[in-house]
Amino acid sequence: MAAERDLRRILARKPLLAFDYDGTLAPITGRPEQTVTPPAIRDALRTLGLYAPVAILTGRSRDDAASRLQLPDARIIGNHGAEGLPDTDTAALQAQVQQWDALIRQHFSADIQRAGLYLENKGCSLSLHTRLATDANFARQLLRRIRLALPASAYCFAGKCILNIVPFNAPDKAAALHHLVANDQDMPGRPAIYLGDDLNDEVVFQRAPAHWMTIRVGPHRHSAARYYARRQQDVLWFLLITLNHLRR
Ligand SMILES: O=P(O)(O)OC[C@H]1O[C@H](O[C@H]2O[C@H](CO)[C@@H](O)[C@H](O)[C@H]2O)[C@H](O)[C@@H](O)[C@@H]1O
Repeated sequence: MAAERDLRRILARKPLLAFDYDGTLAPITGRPEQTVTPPAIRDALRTLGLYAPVAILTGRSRDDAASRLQLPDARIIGNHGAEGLPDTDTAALQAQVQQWDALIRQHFSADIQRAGLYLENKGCSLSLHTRLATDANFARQLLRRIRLALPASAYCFAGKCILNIVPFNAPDKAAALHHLVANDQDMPGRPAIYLGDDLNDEVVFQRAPAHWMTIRVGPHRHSAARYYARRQQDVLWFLLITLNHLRR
C-alpha cells in the first residue's frame, strides 16, 4: 500500500512521532474527566518511545494529559500549544485566561447552567463544552454572546462540541511542533509524523512541510492532512505497524 510505503520511508529518517490526545489516542466521552487512555494504546506508545521520540500536543493542560497517559519519556505540550515551550510566558497567559474566566462566570453562570454547558479552565486556555447541552439553539446563542463579551485578545475557535478560548498571542500546535523538531537535541530538523482528529490539529496539517506525514483521524472533507485513519480505533493499528517497522 502506498501509505505504508510512505510510512516506511519517513520512519527511516527517524521522525518525531507526535499525537493529539482526545479523539486520537483516547475515544471521545461525554465529559473530559471521563476519558481514559486505552491500555493497549498506552503500552504501544511506551514501547514506541524506546525507538523514537514521542510528543503529545493537546488542548488539555499538560498535567491532565500526563496523568491520563502515564508516559514518562514523552514530551507533552498542553493548552493547544500555549503550555510547555521554553519561551512562552505562561504566567502572563494564565493571568489573561483567569480574567476571562471571571468575566464569563460573572455574567453568564446562570445561562451556562441553564444551557447544560460546562466551562473548563485549563490554565492557559478555556473550553466551553456543549456536548451535553439541553437546548442546542440556546447554547449556540449563548456562545455567541460570550464571544462578543470577550476582548479581542481572546481567540475563539470551535472543535468537537466545544468552543476553545486561547490568548491570541499564544503559540498554537503547529508552532509547537515546529519548535520541537527544530530544537530536537539529538537531530535538529528531524521530520515529524502527526496524527490528530480535530480543528485544532488542522493548523499542524496546513503548516506541515512536504517531508512530514500528517494523518487525520476520522476523514474530513476539508482536512489538509495527507492521509486519514477511518476511526479512532485504527490509531492502535497505526502504532503497532509503526512499531513493527522500527523494530526491524
Ligand atoms: O487537542 P486535544 O487533545 O484533542 O484536546 C481538545 C479538547 O479535548 C477535550 O474535549 C474533547 O474531548 C472531550 C472528552 O472526550 C469531549 O467531551 C469534548 O466534546 C471534546 O471536545 C478537552 O476536554 C478539551 O479541554 C480539549 O481542548
